[in-house]
Order: sequence, then structure tokens, then C-alpha cells
Amino acid sequence: MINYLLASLVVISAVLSGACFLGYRLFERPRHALMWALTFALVALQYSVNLLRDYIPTEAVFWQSANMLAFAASLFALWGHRDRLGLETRRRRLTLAFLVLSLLSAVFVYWYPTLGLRAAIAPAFTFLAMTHIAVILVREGKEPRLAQAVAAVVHLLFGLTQGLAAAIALRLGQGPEPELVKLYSAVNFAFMPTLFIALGISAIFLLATDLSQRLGTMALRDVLTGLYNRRGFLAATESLWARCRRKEQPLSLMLVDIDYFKRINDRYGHSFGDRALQHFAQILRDSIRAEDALGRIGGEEFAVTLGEMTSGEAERVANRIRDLLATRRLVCGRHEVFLKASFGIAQWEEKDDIAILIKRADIALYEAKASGRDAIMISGRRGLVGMASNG
Ligand SMILES: Nc1nc2c(ncn2[C@@H]2O[C@H](COP(=O)(O)OP(=O)(O)OP(=O)(O)O)[C@@H](O)[C@H]2O)c(=O)[nH]1
Repeated sequence: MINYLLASLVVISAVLSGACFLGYRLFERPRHALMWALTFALVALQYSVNLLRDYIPTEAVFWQSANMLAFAASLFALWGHRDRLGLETRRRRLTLAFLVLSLLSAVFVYWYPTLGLRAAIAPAFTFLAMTHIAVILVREGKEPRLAQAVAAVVHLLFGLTQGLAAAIALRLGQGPEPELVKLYSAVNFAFMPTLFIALGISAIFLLATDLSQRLGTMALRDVLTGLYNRRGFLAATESLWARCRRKEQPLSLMLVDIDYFKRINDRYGHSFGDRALQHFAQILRDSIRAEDALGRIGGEEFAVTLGEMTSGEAERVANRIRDLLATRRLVCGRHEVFLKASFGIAQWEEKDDIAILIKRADIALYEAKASGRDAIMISGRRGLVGMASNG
């Protein structure tokens, strides 16, 4: 009966390892997926060692190999979770922990054979590792939190059963009490396998939620600059607009288009053109507040929605951008390039919806371009408000 259970646990661990490995291969190779694949592979080996116990030459070899596999599995699980949350982990420390634990196990297995200690050391360490994972999942978790909260609970419960198993193993080492043996079997063969499967499922859920979160972000972001794309920009503008309307505050929308960008591509190449777009995006980022909406809505066309700002205040922002463009150079080999841009600004009016607001900013931008470029034009105001002297 126990052998059947162990055999199914070998298969389940192998399947979980395969699923994590697939997650690694299919979902842009997150390193933690690979570590979890290794964790479950090591657990599969650990259950195999238990299953093949009768074929292992000595009890000492059995305990030492089972313990070392358990230490390695817990350490890889821990490393994977820390890696996923962006927490630094020193490989040297992990190796050291593995060596010290293996040595300690060897002491209880070979030099001072102590049944309780050699059986308790691995679950005791797993308890510590799982509790650590549960704590960092709660403390350092990122949005959305549901999958992480579930994983934290499962890790904690699994850790607690391991802690309980360790405590019972310690007591059993002093003499087999029938009640304790029963409890030990219940923990090892009923709770632990169930929680172990839940643990595997929670890992797969984490990988899946991370992926869907990434896809959601990618759908709203421009890959080259990291700014919003048109869709993301419109969504961010909608919420800014709703907030300003509620608070009866002004709002301005600014379209910015790099001048003669085609020439940059033609002269210095497309990849330099890409760098120029990133450079331009950074200047825009540095010129506005975090709560403003900023997007790249076309090839070399950008848009900024400035909450609680009149068109006059938006004009000051445009001038700040022009100042930065004039001072921050781009270098391509021996060449220095300074970008220039044209600006169209429109302030929201009662009758406008977002489409009309954008349309008005677009007409102003067109006029700025038509006037000779490197200029700022405000919708509804006659004439240019800013134009470089060497325009
Ligand atoms: N490197 C690079 N170039 C791009 C990208 N998207 C669009 N472009 C280029 O941007 C250029 C836009 O050219 P035009 O629409 O003629 O605009 P322009 O040369 O800036 O002229 P004006 O806007 O009228 O001042 C084209 O050469 C596109 O190939 C991109 O992602 N990377």
C-alpha cells in the first residue's frame, strides 16, 4: 500500500517538475521556473529512494541520500521563490547551507547514529525553508496577490506538517510508541502528500498568474520605450480625465512629434533611430510628473496628458522638454545628434470628449509642423507660442 503511494508520489513529482520546466520553456524562461522544476525532480528522486529502500545496501546510505535530496529540494524551492520576488540570494550561502546540513546529517547517520535526529533533520529544515517562503510571499509579494496568498498558506501548512513530522521523529528516536507511530504515518502518508500536491499546483498557478500579468502589461505598453502604447495611453487618460472632471480641475493634452525623424533613420540607421526614440522617451519622462499619462502613440509621435494643468502650464512643460532636447545629446560614432520636436497642446473644454481633445491637439500639432517645426502650438490660441530662433 505504502509502495503504491510512494510510486504515485514519484510520478506526481515528475509531472510537476515537467510542468514547471514547460513553464520555463514557454513563458520567456523565468529562472525560478527552472529552479522549481529542479525542486520537483529532486523530490521525485527522494520518493524513489524511499520506494527502493529495500534495494539500498545500508540504512546509512538510505538516510544520507534521502536527507541530502531533501535539503537540495528545499534550497532550490527557496532560491526560486526569492528569485521570482527579485530578492538577492548568494549562491555561496546556499552551497554552504547545503554542505553544513549534509555534514550534520552525516554526523547523525555515520558517526553518532541517532535515529531520531537523522530522521528529523530534513523535515526540520524543510519547515524552516517553507516558513521563510510563506513569509516572503506575504511580505514581498507583488500584484496581483491572490495566487501568492494561496501559495503562502499552502507553504505554511506544508511547513507545519514537516515541523510536526520532525518533532514526532525526534520522539520516535527514543522508542516506538504505537500512538506516535500512527500519528507519524498519518502525517507522512495522508497530510503531507496532499499538501505536497497543493504546493505543486500553487507553483503552477504562480507561473500562470505572472504570465497573464505580463501579457496584460504588454498589451498596454510599447516594447521599445516602456511607455504606454496608444491603448494604454487612452486608458490612463480616461482615468485622469474622470478624476479632473470630478474635482473640477483643468486638464491638458499634448502631442509631441520628433522633427525629421526619417532623416535620422536614413543617416544613422534604424537601430540608432530606436535608440533616439528611447532617448526622447526618457526626456519626456524626466519632464513630467509620475501621475501624468505618457505614451508613444505612433512611430515618432508621443502624447502626454497633464492632469490639473491649463494649456499655459502645459506650454511650460513643453518648453522644459525643448530645453532638455537642446542640452542632452545623442552620440553615434563621431556624430552628435540633438533631437527637435513639434508640440500641439489642447486644454479640455466642457463640450469635449477625449477623441475631440486629441483631435484638437492633433490640429495644433499639424499647425506647429506647418509653421516650420521645432515649435509649440496651442489649440484655440492664435499664432505660435514657441519657436526656436534657429528653427
Ligand atoms: N527606428 C525607428 N524608426 C521608426 C519607428 N517607427 C517609425 N519609424 C520611422 O519614423 C519615420 C517617420 O517619418 P515621417 O512620418 O516622414 O516623419 P519625420 O521624418 O519625422 O517628419 P516630420 O514628422 O514631418 O517632421 C519613418 O522613417 C519611420 O520608418 C521605430 O520604431 N523605430
